[in-house]
Amino acid sequence: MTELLSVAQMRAAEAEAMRSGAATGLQLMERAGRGAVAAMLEEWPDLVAGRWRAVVLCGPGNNGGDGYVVARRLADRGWAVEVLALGDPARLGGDAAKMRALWTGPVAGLDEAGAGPRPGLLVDALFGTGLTRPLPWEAITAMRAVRDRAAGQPGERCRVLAIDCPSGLNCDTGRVDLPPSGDDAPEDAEARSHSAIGILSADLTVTFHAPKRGHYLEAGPGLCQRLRVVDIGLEPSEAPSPVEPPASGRVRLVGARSCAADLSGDLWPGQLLRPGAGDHKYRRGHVLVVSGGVGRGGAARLAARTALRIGAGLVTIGCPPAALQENAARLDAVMLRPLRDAAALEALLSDPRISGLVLGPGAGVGARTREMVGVALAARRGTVLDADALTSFAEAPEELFAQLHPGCVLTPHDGEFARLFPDLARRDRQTSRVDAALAAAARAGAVVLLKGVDTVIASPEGRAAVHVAAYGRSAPWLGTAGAGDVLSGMIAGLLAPGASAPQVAAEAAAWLHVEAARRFGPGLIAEDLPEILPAVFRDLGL
Ligand SMILES: NC(=O)C1=CN([C@@H]2O[C@H](COP(=O)(O)OP(=O)(O)OC[C@H]3O[C@@H](n4cnc5c(N)ncnc54)[C@H](OP(=O)(O)O)[C@@H]3O)[C@@H](O)[C@H]2O)[C@@H](O)CC1
Ligand SMILES: [K+]
Repeated sequence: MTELLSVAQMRAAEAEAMRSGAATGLQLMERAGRGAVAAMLEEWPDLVAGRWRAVVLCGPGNNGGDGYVVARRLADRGWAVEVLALGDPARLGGDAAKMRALWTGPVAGLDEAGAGPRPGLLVDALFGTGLTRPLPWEAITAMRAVRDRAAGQPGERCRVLAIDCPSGLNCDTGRVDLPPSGDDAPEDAEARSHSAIGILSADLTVTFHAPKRGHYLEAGPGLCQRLRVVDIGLEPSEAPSPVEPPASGRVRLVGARSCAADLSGDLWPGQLLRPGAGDHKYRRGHVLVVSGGVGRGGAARLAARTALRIGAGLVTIGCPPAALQENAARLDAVMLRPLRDAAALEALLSDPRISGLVLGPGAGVGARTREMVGVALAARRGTVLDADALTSFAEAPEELFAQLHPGCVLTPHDGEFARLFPDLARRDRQTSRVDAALAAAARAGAVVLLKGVDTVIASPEGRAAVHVAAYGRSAPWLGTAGAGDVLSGMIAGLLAPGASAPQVAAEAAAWLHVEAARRFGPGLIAEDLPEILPAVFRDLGL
């Protein structure tokens, strides 16, 4: 399974290689530049033959050093290469200065970026993992000027290769730190950001050793577009297990295909889903979904049907007596029980076979939901709290936190997260979604699944995983009413048999949710998600 490194972890891996004598910094830089060219040519085989023109923009640090290697390697292939440097290249230090010295062609300033014929390739080697301040506006202006050389000309547009990351991307957070203004910047901040992101986006990003968190979080996937990882001979870290929660301080990328090698054919998340020989319905868990009142039962029905589809042995909806008739008309395999109030829930939970709970979808915001949540948490079953079960505690989140236990999973979207953790939602420039979710999980004492295109799953013990619906796994049609209710049902259905840690159940659910949406495709509505699960399971070889 893939690990997402922080910038500090990457630096430590590099430092260790140099300390142990495995490689010098110069060797690593040469491998990085050579690897970037090789990956680029693999990506665009039409560039292998012929003499193309490249513009290489080199920055003031080691990312610029990689750029000088790329320039030399392309020139060695017979390409026409223009190198433009940000700042005075004579002030480069260390390995970057040595690579600059090995580049025998001219080096111009960024202000010349607009002059010259249309290039086939723009190489962005301005800033990599070391950018700690806002990107200088002249970097954006230069990128635009090179792109504009192709404007109005026939033929293919200029392709953009980003070295390590598109310049400006914070490799820990996935956000872009833009300069406040610039001579030719749009006045309006949003327009400025939109226009800058468009200019900075790459067609291909080549990073080294391992992907970084920022490649997968927030604006990262949109900026990188396609991501390739090149081996530069650093010691690989031990692959995290896909079925155990990841180790503290390490962030794993949730993905089924990447587990194939780890499990000799027994694909994750298949092994969480396959019933054992001789299993009966009670061994596969009993999920209770607490429903809202009359006319508000759809969300609970979606969660319930999904819990059943994903493998829970039994599923019951508990609803206010007035809503029994409407629910009865819509349910078959899902059972139905009246649930007038918190006392009735307490009575129902005296059945120890109820092993999984979902509260929140369509529940309504207020005291009744708060009381129900209190009773549910006191029963200490695998519990998923979503939507109204979270918002009901917006005024006093600490009341909720005091009752949570390690068997719980909270599934907020960004808005719900901000209601429960307002301070953590206001992130400073160095704090990522992963950091925020980890801090929230530690405070809550429960697993937090922070929903988004970049979903983060974090546990109170400091374990984190990221699932990203991008890079060939995008599922834009998942943004549809009821999709979140389905996710709650998935987690509860996976938790109910009691065999999976809440963190692992949440990770598997995040993956299956997107997989189901992708299997169905455009036109998806929430009802389709549980119905397509059998096809997803067949694809997993179950
Ligand atoms: N780690 C590894 O294993 C390997 C790393 N490799 C490569 O090294 C890259 C990391 O290199 P890096 O650390 O030198 O940082 P980088 O991204 O070039 O930028 C920092 C420079 O920019 C400057 N600067 C910052 N902000 C600025 C601003 N607003 N305006 C102007 N200047 C600004 C900053 O100056 P300072 O803050 O020190 O004053 C510093 O000089 C990495 O992404 C990869 O490509 C590979 O060679 C292979 C192995
Ligand atoms: K770059």
